[in-house]
Amino acid sequence: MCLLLGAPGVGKTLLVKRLQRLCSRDGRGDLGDPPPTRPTVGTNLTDIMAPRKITIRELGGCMGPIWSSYCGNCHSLVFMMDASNPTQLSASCVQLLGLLSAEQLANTSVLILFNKIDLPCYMTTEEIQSLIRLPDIIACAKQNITIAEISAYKGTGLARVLRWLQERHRTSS
Ligand SMILES: Nc1nc2c(ncn2[C@@H]2O[C@H](COP(=O)(O)OP(=O)(O)OP(=O)(O)O)[C@@H](O)[C@H]2O)c(=O)[nH]1
Ligand SMILES: [Mg+2]
Repeated sequence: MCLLLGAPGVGKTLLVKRLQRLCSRDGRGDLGDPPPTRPTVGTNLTDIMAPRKITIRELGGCMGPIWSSYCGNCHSLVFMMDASNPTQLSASCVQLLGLLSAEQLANTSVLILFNKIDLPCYMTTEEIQSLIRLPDIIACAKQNITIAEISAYKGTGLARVLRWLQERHRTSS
């Protein structure tokens, strides 16, 4: 099980839909237009066949206060931030710190995604890293942390996300 978390509207549901599409097209054709999404109330469970089954559990951003009750039994954690929304970043950073210090997630591999890099006002990874002092966070964390910039909308970086998931879920779904 991969847990997918992030503030409301960062693009979690779109990412899952895009990964599903990426896995179902046999490496041919394009992703097509981005499908519509609605705010997730509660939790969304989606299986992607990559080709091994990987179950992704998205928790709606509005469920932030109770995310921790879903942290058990997950093999990997994908934490998304919206690189085009600087005002949301500090709150996201606090949430991330809470997750990294959760005992249940001590041995979980973590992928931090900066999404929406297709928008003209997006912040680069370097800018975000220095704003939230990510190198210090990574140095203090027990987890193995990977960072990537993506656009769930355009499809940029999604192949890398899929590879990360495949590597983490070689032996578990
Ligand atoms: N421009 C742009 N828009 C995006 C991107 N990813 C998601 N969006 C848009 O952002 C909005 C919110 O996306 P969702 O996937 O529903 O966000 P979410 O994180 O699942 O939100 P909650 O379920 O409320 O927590 C939608 O209008 C998406 O089309 C992206 O990479 N670029
Ligand atoms: Mg959602």
